[in-house]
Order: sequence, then C-alpha cells, then structure tokens
Amino acid sequence: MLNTVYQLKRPRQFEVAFKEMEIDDRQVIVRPTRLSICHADQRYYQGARAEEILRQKLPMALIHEGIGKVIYDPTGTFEIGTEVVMIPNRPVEKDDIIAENYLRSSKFCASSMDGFLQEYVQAVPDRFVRLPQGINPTVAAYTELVSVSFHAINRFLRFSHERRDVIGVWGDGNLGYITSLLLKKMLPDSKIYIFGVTENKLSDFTFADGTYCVNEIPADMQIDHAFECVGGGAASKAINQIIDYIHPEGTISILGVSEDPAPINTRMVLEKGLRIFGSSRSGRSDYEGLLQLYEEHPEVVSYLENIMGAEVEVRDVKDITRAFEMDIHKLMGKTVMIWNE
Ligand SMILES: NC(=O)C1=CN([C@@H]2O[C@H](COP(=O)(O)OP(=O)(O)OC[C@H]3O[C@@H](n4cnc5c(N)ncnc54)[C@H](OP(=O)(O)O)[C@@H]3O)[C@@H](O)[C@H]2O)C=CC1
Ligand SMILES: O=C(CO)[C@H](O)[C@H](O)COP(=O)(O)O
Ligand SMILES: [Zn+2]
Repeated sequence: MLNTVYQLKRPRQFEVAFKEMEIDDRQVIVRPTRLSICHADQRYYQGARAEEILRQKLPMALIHEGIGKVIYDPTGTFEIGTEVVMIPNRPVEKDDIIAENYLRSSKFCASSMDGFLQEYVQAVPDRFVRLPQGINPTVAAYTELVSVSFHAINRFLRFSHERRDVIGVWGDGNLGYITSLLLKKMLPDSKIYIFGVTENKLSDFTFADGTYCVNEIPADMQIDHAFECVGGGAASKAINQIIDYIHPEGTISILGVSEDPAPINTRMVLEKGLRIFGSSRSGRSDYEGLLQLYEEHPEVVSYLENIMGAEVEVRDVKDITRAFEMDIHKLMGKTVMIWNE
C-alpha cells in the first residue's frame, strides 16, 4: 500500500514523498488525527541544528507528539476506530537496567526515522496506547511531552533525598508548566515555585505556590531540589542560578535541550554535593502511568487545556508550513495540527 509522507526536505521546505508500506500480520496501522509541534521539530524546521546533522537526517517527516485512530490491526489488540496515542520511541532490544528511551539502539520518530506527519503510521501494537474515553483530543495530542515530565519526575523520586519541602522549576514555557503541574499533583506536600522571565506567562501558573522573575529572586530563597525546563542558550544561566539557590545535597533534574555545551559552576556542584541528572524522551510505561493519572485526576487534563494554543486544520504542505510559522510567533501554548480528520 502506498503511504503519503510529508517530509522536511530542507529548513522551511516540506515536500510530499510516496513510500511503499508493507502490510504484515504483526503491525498495526493508525491514521494520525492530531499532531502537536515540539521544540525539537522547530529546530529542524528553522535549521537550528548543525549543518552536518541536517545533512544526515533530512529529508525526514517531523512530529513525535500525536494521536490517531486504528484502521487496521491483524493482531487483534485494538478494535478498528480505537483512539490511541502514538509512542515515537522505537526500541529494537530490551535491557533489564536501561530504559527503552536510553538504549542507543532505539530509534525515535522525527529524529532518527520519519515522524508522524504521514497519512498512516505503522508499528507493533505496544507502540500505541488506548486513550481514555472522552479525553480532550487536543490535550491528548501532546501526551508525549507530558509523559517526558512524568518520566523525569519518577526518576527524580528515585534519585533525590526525601526532604522535598520546596522544589523549584526553572522555565515558564510549556515544559515548565507541565512539569510543575505534575509535581504539584504527584508531590502534594511540596511547595512548587516557578522561576521564569515573563510576568504574563508566570501568571498562568495558578496552581503553583509561588512564581518569581529570575531577575528578582528574593535573596533568602532556598530550594531543596530543582528542575531545569529552559534549554537553548539560556540553559546554562538557569542551571547556574539553580546551583546558587539550592540547598546542599539537592538534586537537579535537567530537561532542556541545548545545541551547544552549557558551562556550569562545577566548583559549587562539588562544594554542595549536588546530584545532577538528565532525562530525555519516555517509554511505554510512562504513557501508561500518565494516562492512569489522567483518569484518577481529571483536573490535570483541565489544567493542561490552559496551554492549548492554535489548532490548525492541515491538509497539504502549505497548511503545514502555516502551522509551523504560527508556532514560531506564539507567546505560549502548544500548536496542534488537525490532520486527516
Ligand atoms: N528532555 C526532553 O525529552 C525534552 C526536552 N524538551 C526541551 O525543553 C526545553 C523547553 O521546552 P518548552 O517548554 O517547550 O520551550 P519554551 O520555549 O516554551 O520554554 C522555555 C521557557 O524558558 C524561559 N526562559 C528563558 N530563559 C530563562 C531563564 N534564564 N530562567 C528561566 N526561564 C527562562 C523562556 O522564556 P522566553 O521564551 O521569553 O525566552 C521560555 O518561556 C527545550 O529545549 C525543549 O527542546 C522538550 C521536550 C522533551
Ligand atoms: O523533544 C524531545 C522529546 O520529546 C527531545 O528533545 C527530542 O527527542 C530530541 O531529539 P533531537 O535529538 O532530534 O533534537
Ligand atoms: Zn519533543
């Protein structure tokens, strides 16, 4: 069967490719319906990656956050029409210690293989997870991003000491919003403080115990642990500020992606005995745990509606380009493409 794949050929230029899709008795076929744009997609679209990386990876279909409907399932796992979230991580081996998203052999849609901007997505059944009935489909479209925070918080619970009275989250964007929201839900006894740069954005964090502009942090501020959700060129500034305000023996969870190495104050990391760990992407168990959290705490989904940005009907390359350009100029929120519906 012929599949239509919308690939980024070079920065700011999509093209249509037709690829043969072999139907077999192992793999499910899903028609994507809502696709959400991530920062990582924007780095490819805007050509913000190194030239040699772009040369190596493009042409490639973007998008690794999305949902769809099952249209074919020879394994009998799903009924036809079932709404599912698509998992972009594609492991080829299993390891008792290393999670699927850290195995160097794993592929990842829209990074080392085509992403979800396709007419059909094909994978083995465990790469799809059934969505709860009635969930807002636009919020469901960015489940992948939320699962990254869920994954990082669960690792944090493994790595950090148990005095978690105050947790700071640096970054007043989408990932900062999601991470602090989940922290508030998963650690209700902790105070969650957000540190950002824009008053307007910080005012959206209504569930937080405090919000601070990074240029006006009270001198006596102290936090037990912190999450960095900034990335890019500002990651280094954020991490060093965390190092300044964190208590000794605290844990710093790094989530922001930076193209260039970020210099950090290692002397103070040593003196304070800090633990720093990074997290990237997520695996099936994170999706399952998160969707269970959504079912138990439906108010989390309501809060996630606050970061719904533009919803753009997309039928062709021109519409896709328009969605990516709109996403660049947004102040906050997730841009979601309504696709194939
Ligand atoms: N580890 C993973 O698996 C994942 C990582 N990411 C990465 O996380 C990062 C954040 O993503 P996302 O939230 O979508 O991006 P956003 O751009 O929405 O968020 C970053 C926010 O941090 C703010 N900021 C800038 N400088 C500082 C500072 N010094 N202190 C505190 N906040 C600051 C930015 O403000 P302003 O816009 O005004 O500069 C912006 O609001 C990106 O690098 C992204 O690629 C995303 C998904 C998964
Ligand atoms: O967004 C992400 C996960 O949701 C990661 O940032 C993304 O996977 C990084 O990929 P790449 O190396 O292609 O930038
Ligand atoms: Zn992403």
